[in-house]
Amino acid sequence: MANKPYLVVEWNDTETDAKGWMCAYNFVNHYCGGGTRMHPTVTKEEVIRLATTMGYKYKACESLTTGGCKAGIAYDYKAPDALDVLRRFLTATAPVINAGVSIGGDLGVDYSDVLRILDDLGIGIPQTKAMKEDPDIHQGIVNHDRAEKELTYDGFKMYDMITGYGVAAAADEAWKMKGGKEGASVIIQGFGCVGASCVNSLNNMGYKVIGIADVNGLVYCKDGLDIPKLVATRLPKGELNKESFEDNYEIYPNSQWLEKECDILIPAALEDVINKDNADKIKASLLVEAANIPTTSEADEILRKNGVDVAVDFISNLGGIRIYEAVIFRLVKIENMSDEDAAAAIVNDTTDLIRKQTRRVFEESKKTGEFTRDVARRLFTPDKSDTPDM
Ligand SMILES: NC(=O)c1ccc[n+]([C@@H]2O[C@H](COP(=O)([O-])OP(=O)(O)OC[C@H]3O[C@@H](n4cnc5c(N)ncnc54)[C@H](O)[C@@H]3O)[C@@H](O)[C@H]2O)c1
Repeated sequence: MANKPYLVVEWNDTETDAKGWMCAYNFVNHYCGGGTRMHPTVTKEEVIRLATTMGYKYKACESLTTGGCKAGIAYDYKAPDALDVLRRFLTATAPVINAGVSIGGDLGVDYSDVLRILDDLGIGIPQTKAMKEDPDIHQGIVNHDRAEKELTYDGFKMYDMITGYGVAAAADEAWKMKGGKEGASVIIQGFGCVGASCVNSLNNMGYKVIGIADVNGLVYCKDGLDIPKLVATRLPKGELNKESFEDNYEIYPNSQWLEKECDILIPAALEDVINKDNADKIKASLLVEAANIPTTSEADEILRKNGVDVAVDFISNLGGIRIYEAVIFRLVKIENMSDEDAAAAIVNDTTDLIRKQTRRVFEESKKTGEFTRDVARRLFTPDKSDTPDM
C-alpha cells in the first residue's frame, strides 16, 4: 500500500507534442512538494519513481508538514518555446497545485520561472487552508521570497547552491565514515545548478575534482581542474566553457565519466545513468547520488557485489527541499538576521541535517553489513498518504 502513488495526473499539450505528468506520492498534513523537470526522455514511470523518491526525501528531512510529489514534461528544455510549454502545463495542473501540491524547479526547469508563472496564475506559493490562515507561515513565505531573490552564498544564488552544497556535505561525511584519505579525487556528471555548486564546495573542502562531464563531453585532468575558473565562466544550462580549459586538460566523450580512476563518483545530471551495462566499470569506492534516481536496481546489485558504498539520492540531495521546509515552516527564522547570517543559518541547517542522516546510514550499515541503500530505505520509509486540503 505505502508504495503506490496517491495521485497521478496526465497532460497533453494542445500546441506541441509535449506530454506531462504530475504525481503526488503522498500528502503529509495535506501538503506535498517536489520539482518539475523538462527533458525529451521524461516518462510517466519516471515521474512516479521520482515522486516516490520525494516521499523518502521528506521523511529523511524529518518533515511533519510535507509529503513527496514530482512533475515532468517530455519536451526539449532548450527549445525556444520551452517556457510556453511549461506555462501551459502549470496552467492545466493549477487546480491540483492549488490543492497543496507545491511544485518547484528541477532538471531543465528554473525555479524562478515556475514561481513567476504561479504568481501570474494567482497561486503564488501553493498552500493548504491552514497555511493560508497562519501568520507565522506568511512570515515564512516572505522570508522564502527573500532567500530566493536576494540571498547569496559563496557567490551563488541560494536556491542554486543549496542542493550542491548538501551533496558535498554528504560526500564528505560518507568519505570520512569510510576512513578515506584527505584530498580524495572526484569525478562528476553534470555541471548545472547542482553539479557546479557541489564541486565548488568540495574544492573548498580540499577535495581534488579531476573530471566534469556535461552534455557535450568530459573534461579531465589528473592533477585537478581549476574549479573557481570553470564555475565562474560556466555557460547557461550548465555547460562548461571550453575557453576556460587549460592546455593539460583532456577531453573525452561524456560516456567515459564513470570509467576513469577516482575515489568519489557523483552523478548530478540524469536518471538511470548507472545501469547494468556500466556499473561494473566503476572504479570509485563511493558513489554519491546528486541526481535523483541515477542508479537502476540492476546496477545496485553490481555495486553491492563490488563493495561500492552509495550515499543515496534522497538524503544527499535533500537540500533543495530542506531550504523551503526550514524557511517556510519556520525551522530557521531569518527575519531579524543580516543577509550574511541568514544565508549561513540556512546552509548550516541543511548541511547539518544531511551529515546527520548520512552518518546514521553509514553507521548502521557498518553495524549490520547491509547495503547503504537498504538501510536508508528502511530508516526513511514514507508515511501513508493523507488527503489534499479541499
Ligand atoms: N536543482 C535542484 O535543487 C535539485 C535538487 C535535487 C535533485 N536534483 C537533481 O539533480 C540533477 C541535476 O539538476 P540541476 O538542477 O543541476 O539541472 P541543470 O539543468 O541545472 O543541469 C543539468 C546538467 O546535466 C548536464 N547533462 C545533461 N545531459 C547530460 C549527459 N548526457 N551527460 C552529461 N551531462 C549531461 C547538463 O549539461 C547540465 O550540466 C537532476 O537529476 C535533478 O533531478 C536537483
